Amino acid sequence: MTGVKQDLELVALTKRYGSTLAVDSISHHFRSSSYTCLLGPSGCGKSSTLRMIAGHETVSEGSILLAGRDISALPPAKRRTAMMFQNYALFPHLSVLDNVAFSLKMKGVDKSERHAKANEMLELVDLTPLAGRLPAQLSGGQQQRVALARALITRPQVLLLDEPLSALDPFLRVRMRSELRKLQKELDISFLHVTHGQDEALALADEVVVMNNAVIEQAGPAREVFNAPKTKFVAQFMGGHNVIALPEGNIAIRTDAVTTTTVPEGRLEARILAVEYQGTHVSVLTRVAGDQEVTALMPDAAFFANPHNPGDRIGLTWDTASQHQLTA
Ligand SMILES: Nc1ncnc2c1ncn2[C@@H]1O[C@H](COP(=O)(O)OP(=O)(O)OP(=O)(O)O)[C@@H](O)[C@H]1O
Repeated sequence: MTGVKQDLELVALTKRYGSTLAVDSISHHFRSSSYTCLLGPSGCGKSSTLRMIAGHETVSEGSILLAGRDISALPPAKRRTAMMFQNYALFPHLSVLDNVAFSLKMKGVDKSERHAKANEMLELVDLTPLAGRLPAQLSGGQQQRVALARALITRPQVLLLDEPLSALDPFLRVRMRSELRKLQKELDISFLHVTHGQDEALALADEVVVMNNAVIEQAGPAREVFNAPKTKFVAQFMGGHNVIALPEGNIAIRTDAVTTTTVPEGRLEARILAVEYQGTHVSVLTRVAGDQEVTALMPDAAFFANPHNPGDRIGLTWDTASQHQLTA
């Protein structure tokens, strides 16, 4: 595996369902051994993209290359990709061990070899003691690990994960996401993870690919996409930003980069609409000229050193070097 570039490349990839254009000619290069999150609102085409890569959906136009080879017409099992589904899709009547070994059985691998490989995978996901159980006898997090082991046993170059954490409670979700990240590093293969949660994407991804309306709106390292959104959609979807229409055009500025002044002498004059205490920070929601809402997220000590109340007229200011001009 090491040494050989296993990059995944999408070239003008398109998916139509009748008259619905679900994926509109997207092109992207996913580096090998990277963790990428495909992020976007419901219906933007994330799952269709993932399913085309996996081979569970036909490609309408364009191609999918893995390590330079066009895999778009190959059956799923021949692509060197594996998919982990949202609902895990485990066979209820098979033990954990047999669930994990299933794809090897389909390939005609003999019992002792497939059980040995399945045991290896169970060890990888810390499930060895539960090998004999049925899926119904496992917790949600354990079922998810079985699904992971079952996908990884095929030794894929790219693991495709469709909303893998959505069925878990919030506590387990945070724990499992660090396990996913650790596993990706250990295995040194690419993970391509679909999510509609920006927190999840920022926590996990080397690269974040933001989709909207069937196209890629912005892609880049997680910090870059968060800190320097290029469009209004990305700024609002990633959160933590104000989008403000100024005479020079629309800009994005992080809410924690905006500070308040007591008299309206800052960059913008504002009236406070609401003050929300959030523990470490205080969120000050204001309205500025043109009926626009702007939030200043201040460290609690800074706010309480000079507190404001709803109705107060204040100024808002920020370092212009922190603002980003938006292109759309
Ligand atoms: N099998 C199908 N037949 C017809 N239209 C479909 C089919 N699957 C998806 N679509 C449509 O294609 C578009 C993209 O769907 P897709 O499932 O790829 O989006 P998504 O971003 O994964 O959404 P979600 O986060 O809700 O899963 C949507 O308009 C959807 O209604």
